[in-house]
Amino acid sequence: MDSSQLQQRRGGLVSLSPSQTPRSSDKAARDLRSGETNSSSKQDKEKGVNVQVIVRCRPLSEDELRVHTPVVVTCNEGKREVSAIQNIANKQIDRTFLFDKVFGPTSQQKDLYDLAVSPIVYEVLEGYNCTIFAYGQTGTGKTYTMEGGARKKNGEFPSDAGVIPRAVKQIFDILEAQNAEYSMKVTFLELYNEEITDLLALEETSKFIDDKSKKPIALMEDGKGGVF
Ligand SMILES: Nc1ncnc2c1ncn2[C@@H]1O[C@H](COP(=O)(O)OP(=O)(O)OP(=O)(O)O)[C@@H](O)[C@H]1O
Repeated sequence: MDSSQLQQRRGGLVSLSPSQTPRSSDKAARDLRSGETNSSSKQDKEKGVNVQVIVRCRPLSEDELRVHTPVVVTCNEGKREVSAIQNIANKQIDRTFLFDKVFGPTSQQKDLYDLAVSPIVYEVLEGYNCTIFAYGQTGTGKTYTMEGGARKKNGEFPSDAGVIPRAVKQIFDILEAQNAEYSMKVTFLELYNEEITDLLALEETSKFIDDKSKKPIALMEDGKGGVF
């Protein structure tokens, strides 16, 4: 398969804390699915767009429980809906948002991975280009979802390992099972304040404690305005 045959497939994870209300400034923004049932996604399909938006809502933390933080977001995983309660001028307004998949506060790392990420990793191994990224307000669970809560203990894979270690494991497991000859290239970049830094650059590893010593990588623009 040559590169012109490769399709771009992308996925995005939105993290929500249960006390945070998703914003919808207009009616169109309320249906955020790329499923077949809405007309805008039909148009997207015709245009070859293939983006899934998945929401994960984290449970309240112990601190939030202690101070009785009100829960204003509820998830309906079966219907793939997130409902938000907003109080505007003493009026309670409930809004429901539709997504490709919804993972509620009791969802486990493995469930999210198996249902939302594993199929995409299979597509990568079939030659597709895929991207998974998490976005959301600070403290909503992006790091927990992507990296996970614990390191590998006694060689065992921790149950709260996130998307990244699980994806790496899945890729190696499949390649090993196929006895395939393969090479893997990994980059780990930090984009912060419009500066991009190679976090795996060998000469910098001993100096990570001091942010100022990190060497930024040059950002280039190609003839078509693409950044690389
Ligand atoms: N699904 C979850 N189950 C249990 N705890 C969670 C879950 N998601 C997040 N947490 C906990 O909530 C806290 C905040 O999560 P996290 O650090 O992942 O947020 P973040 O979105 O990466 O924040 P920031 O943008 O500030 O880096 C952490 O203590 C994390 O362990």
